[in-house]
Amino acid sequence: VTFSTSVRALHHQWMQTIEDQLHYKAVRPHSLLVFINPVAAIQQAVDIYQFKVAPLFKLAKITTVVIVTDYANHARDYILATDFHKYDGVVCVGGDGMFSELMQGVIRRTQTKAGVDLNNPKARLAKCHLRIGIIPAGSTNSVCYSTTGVSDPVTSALHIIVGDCQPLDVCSVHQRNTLLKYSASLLGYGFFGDILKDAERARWLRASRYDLSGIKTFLKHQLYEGNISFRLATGRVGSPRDKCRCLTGCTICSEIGRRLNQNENEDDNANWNELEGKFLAINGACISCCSFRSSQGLSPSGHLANGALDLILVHKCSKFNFLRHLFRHVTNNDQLDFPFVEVYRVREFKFLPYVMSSREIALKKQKRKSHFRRNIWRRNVGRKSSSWNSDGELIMPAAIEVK
Ligand SMILES: Nc1ncnc2c1ncn2[C@@H]1O[C@H](COP(=O)(O)OP(=O)(O)OP(=O)(O)O)[C@@H](O)[C@H]1O
Repeated sequence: VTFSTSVRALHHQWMQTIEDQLHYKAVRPHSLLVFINPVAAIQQAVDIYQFKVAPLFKLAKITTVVIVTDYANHARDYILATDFHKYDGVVCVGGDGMFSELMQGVIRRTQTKAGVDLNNPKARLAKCHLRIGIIPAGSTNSVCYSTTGVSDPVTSALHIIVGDCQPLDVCSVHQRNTLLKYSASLLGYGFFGDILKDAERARWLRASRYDLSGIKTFLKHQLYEGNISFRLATGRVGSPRDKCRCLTGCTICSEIGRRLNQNENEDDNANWNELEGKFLAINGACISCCSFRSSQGLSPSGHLANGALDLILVHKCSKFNFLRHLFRHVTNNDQLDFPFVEVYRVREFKFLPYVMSSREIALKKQKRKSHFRRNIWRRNVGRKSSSWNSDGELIMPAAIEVK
């Protein structure tokens, strides 16, 4: 909405009213550290910030320190090394990859300060108080779309200015006892992992690289074998088959937030479920993961902050059926309503691919003493593995633990 008037006094009155309202917003930021990714999407992030966002921050009297990144992980390293006393928050101007970079920095910094062992998958993480604002300027902007409902720099700037706050679920991805990444939106193995791997080789194609790689990956119709085990989220976390969409103020997320604040966690003793099979895709969605490509997202009823992840397993099926499943992501039909698609709302999951690297095969050969290990080794030989797509970044190890 744009207000306009030729009456000077009225203009002044509006400005005064807006300034007064902002003044009374106790939690609104006054000082921000802004990171701009100059290579995001079609390399317009600097212009988007300069022409659409900076004038609004100036009007709202927010002081900013702006850093245009020089290399990947520049922002993460900066956050890890900076004193944040003078900032009320950090802002990323870029896409999901850039948001993920800032998030890695903020979470790692908070845990290190709190003395939490990052590499321990069982460690309870300390709550992050530093806020991250997103100005969408990337190719997909799924986190921004899922949280604000649009991908619009001005809308996001206004949310930041008035101090809006939306908690977000994040999962930690470990391999054995090593932290690989934190993920806030999509963790995709198989189809989405392969698309990203292929698209990274053709970054020069900008946003259309995903379409081209999507078609190539679809035509390959590659199946991946493995074993997946997961612990279901119980309690009032909703179901992945609900027909509602989570928005700011969602009652389920508010209730879960209250319980987590009081350290009430009902699921610590829930049983593990296990299944194995041939999968076209294994997707973990922390949020709905919607974007301009798919307004429903991967998991339409996925919550923003219910402490759970929707695990979507796409089993072996014909190319035609897989196409039907994919096509429904861009329509309003239910893409989860197929016999070859299973979906669970989980607290954590583990994946073991039935394939091994040459180093692992050599190690297993040495250790091949028990009957169990011998069987696993036999099954693994010659099988292919994919990579994980974690918020648009590749994770190479296929065997992971997600919490
Ligand atoms: N100066 C830089 N040079 C090269 N890479 C950078 C630079 N700054 C940040 N990056 C990296 O670029 C990657 C992609 O950035 P970003 O997510 O902003 O854009 P995108 O990939 O076009 O959008 P999306 O992730 O929404 O599809 C991020 O992983 C980030 O770490």
